[in-house]
Amino acid sequence: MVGTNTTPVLSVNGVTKTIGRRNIVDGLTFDIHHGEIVGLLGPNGAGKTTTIRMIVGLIEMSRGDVLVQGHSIKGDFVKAIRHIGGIIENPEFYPYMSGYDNLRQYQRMSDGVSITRIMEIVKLVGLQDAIHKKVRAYSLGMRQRLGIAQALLHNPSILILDEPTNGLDPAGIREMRDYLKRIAREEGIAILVSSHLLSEMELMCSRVVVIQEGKLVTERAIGQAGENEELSTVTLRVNDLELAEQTASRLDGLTRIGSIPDEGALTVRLKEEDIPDLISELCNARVRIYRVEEHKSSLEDEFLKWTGGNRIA
Ligand SMILES: Nc1ncnc2c1ncn2[C@@H]1O[C@H](COP(=O)(O)OP(=O)(O)OP(=O)(O)O)[C@@H](O)[C@H]1O
Repeated sequence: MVGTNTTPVLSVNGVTKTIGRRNIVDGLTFDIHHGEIVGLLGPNGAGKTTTIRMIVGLIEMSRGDVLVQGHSIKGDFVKAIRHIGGIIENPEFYPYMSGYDNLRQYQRMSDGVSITRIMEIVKLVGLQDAIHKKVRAYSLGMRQRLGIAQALLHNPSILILDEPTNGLDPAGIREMRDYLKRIAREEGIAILVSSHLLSEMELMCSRVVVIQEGKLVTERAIGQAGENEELSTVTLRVNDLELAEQTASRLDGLTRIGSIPDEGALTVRLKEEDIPDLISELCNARVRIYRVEEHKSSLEDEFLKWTGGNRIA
């Protein structure tokens, strides 16, 4: 039986950035929960970096708000930012110092981080063998992982990374993916990661939020291979789309992919065994269902459809 949703770690509520007369980011709304890896996916120029910079308070939003563990980034910045670990631009390190000394240097600036915690994180990002080497001898992938270690030092609830695999070779990309999954699993923290590569997001994320021209195009679960196979994509044709959306949004384990108001169509993704629950909840809410269709198209096909044929990767 499907349950109710838990409180999100991050809530992006109607976030908008207007520059000149253009909305670079336009009313963006989505939530992220504990332990989830969520991809912010979109073609170049879609507004990913601008969105992330607003989430971490680097630039002001024109409208909307971001809540981190319930604290507003606008109204209560200090409390909100404490829960975020982020790498937005390339992390800067002292190249002539070891990775360990760089982390110690950073640790002195943040309260309450123990040496044990440093070593725990170093292990988590797989740098235990290189941590006493000078950073100038690190590969780009190792530097990125040192950046992630630094971002994790103050025990954040969410890690936010802007295109963390940029510039990495395929082996580095794979390593980064494995470490991020491990961090989400072992630390139980949420991760928001931006990318323009659908193929990469499919392998790393449990859910993707797709944006184009600053707007949310679709939000959907993709899951890891095994899990993905168990999920069904279903379109329901209903008489009252708003009521159907509200009812569906109360169900856990279900992702709304999109709606077409003119056709009264709501597309969701959920486990096959939960489809009867969804239908009975809709009936209880007095939504009339005309048709239930299952989709057989590939993820790539669906993205192309939702982004109007604009290829993401
Ligand atoms: N300060 C600014 N002034 C004017 N336009 C801007 C500014 N910052 C961003 N933009 C424009 O806003 C749009 C979104 O930019 P953004 O960098 O957020 O996109 P992105 O999805 O991160 O793209 P990429 O993957 O190429 O980095 C782009 O068209 C960009 O040119």
